[in-house]
Amino acid sequence: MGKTDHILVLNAGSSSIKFTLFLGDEVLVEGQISGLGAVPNLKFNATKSRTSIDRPLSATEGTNHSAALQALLPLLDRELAGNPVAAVGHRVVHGGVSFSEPICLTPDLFRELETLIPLAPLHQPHNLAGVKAAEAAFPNAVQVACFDTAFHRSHPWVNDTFALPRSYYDEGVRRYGFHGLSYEYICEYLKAADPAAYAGKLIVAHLGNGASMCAINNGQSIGSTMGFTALDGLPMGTRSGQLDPGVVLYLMTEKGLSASEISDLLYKDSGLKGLSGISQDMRTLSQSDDPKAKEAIDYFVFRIRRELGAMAAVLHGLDTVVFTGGIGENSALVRQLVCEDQGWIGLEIDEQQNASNTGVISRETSRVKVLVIPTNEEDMIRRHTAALM
Ligand SMILES: Nc1ncnc2c1ncn2[C@@H]1O[C@H](COP(=O)(O)OP(=O)(O)O)[C@@H](O)[C@H]1O
Ligand SMILES: CC(=O)OP(=O)(O)O
Ligand SMILES: [Mg+2]
Repeated sequence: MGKTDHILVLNAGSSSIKFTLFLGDEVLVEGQISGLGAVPNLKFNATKSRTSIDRPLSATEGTNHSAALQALLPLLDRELAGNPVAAVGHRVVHGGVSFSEPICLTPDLFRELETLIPLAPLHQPHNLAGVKAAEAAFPNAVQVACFDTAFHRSHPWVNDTFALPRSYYDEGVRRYGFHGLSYEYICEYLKAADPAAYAGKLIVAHLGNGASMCAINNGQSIGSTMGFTALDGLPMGTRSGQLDPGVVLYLMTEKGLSASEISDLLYKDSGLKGLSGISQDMRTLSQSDDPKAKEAIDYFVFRIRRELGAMAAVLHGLDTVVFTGGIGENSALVRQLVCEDQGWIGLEIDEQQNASNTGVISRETSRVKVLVIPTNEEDMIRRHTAALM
């Protein structure tokens, strides 16, 4: 893959599609379709043609992920100006037991990934719909799948298993962990910018609409808060996070909820949205005077602080903490609440630096360095895609 090849990257989430068109490693177009299922909107920025679009999608354009991609494709075509797309790199959230590295997709591999849809219902169907749409639009391009689970495949067995009879582990009921492309990007970034932090004991908090944390030792994932599915661990915009499995049994046997009702409850109506009854969006909650909004933020912060201590324990120490993702990068309030009174672990943040949302936010006297680093899953996908070509 050379500097004159175009690579399109698609990162389809539960309610969004982030996209970047690269020429080699140069960004030609970047943007996102957000609010799918609610108030769909398109942001599209092309560097060379200086096209900048920020508009709501019509009801038809925003019906679902495939329709939204159809609205995007003519805009991309215009920027391509007749040049072919050599490859399309996709974020595919679940790679299951089989996939620990990026792959060039074939019909057989695609079918294997379809079997994982029940394990990532908010993501996998949209990831795979993106592949289908890209195949139709760019039939000569190689389609590459990059997995959110891959970065964690080397984590130790004690973090890979549940305490269920062994046969379940053998058939793939394991703790996979997600947001791996984001964690990998942060590690690669630190390797170049701060080699000591890369080589040390690191906790990364990826706090977005989906949220997880990862304990990393010398660039290797040791443990993630997410497990078999992207429901586990921290509470999220609409997902419950860690839950006593007895609650699920109670919902089934005593409340008579069906599997799909429980799935909707845990994936779509819980987390910040369920606790606050107001919104899944951290911006809205931070600006609200409603005590329920404050309680939802308190619960989010409490769980992050709990995991921070647990991860420092399994790492046998802590050198660096990184905040990333939409909330991690932009919410000084959440970072402040997570980091206050953490002197016992050697972590002190600087309030002014924290308010700037960039770089080192710990005090000079802090033994643990705390950083805000914007993640870039799209660039990680581009690098994997280019390497495979
Ligand atoms: N300035 C901000 N202050 C607080 N939260 C923010 C800010 N900007 C974005 N966020 C939050 O980031 C979250 C979305 O993060 P993002 O990483 O883009 O999500 P996704 O998981 O969809 O990729 C939302 O909860 C949003 O409210
Ligand atoms: C895996 C996951 O939760 O992804 P996202 O944060 O994009 O929803
Ligand atoms: Mg995300």
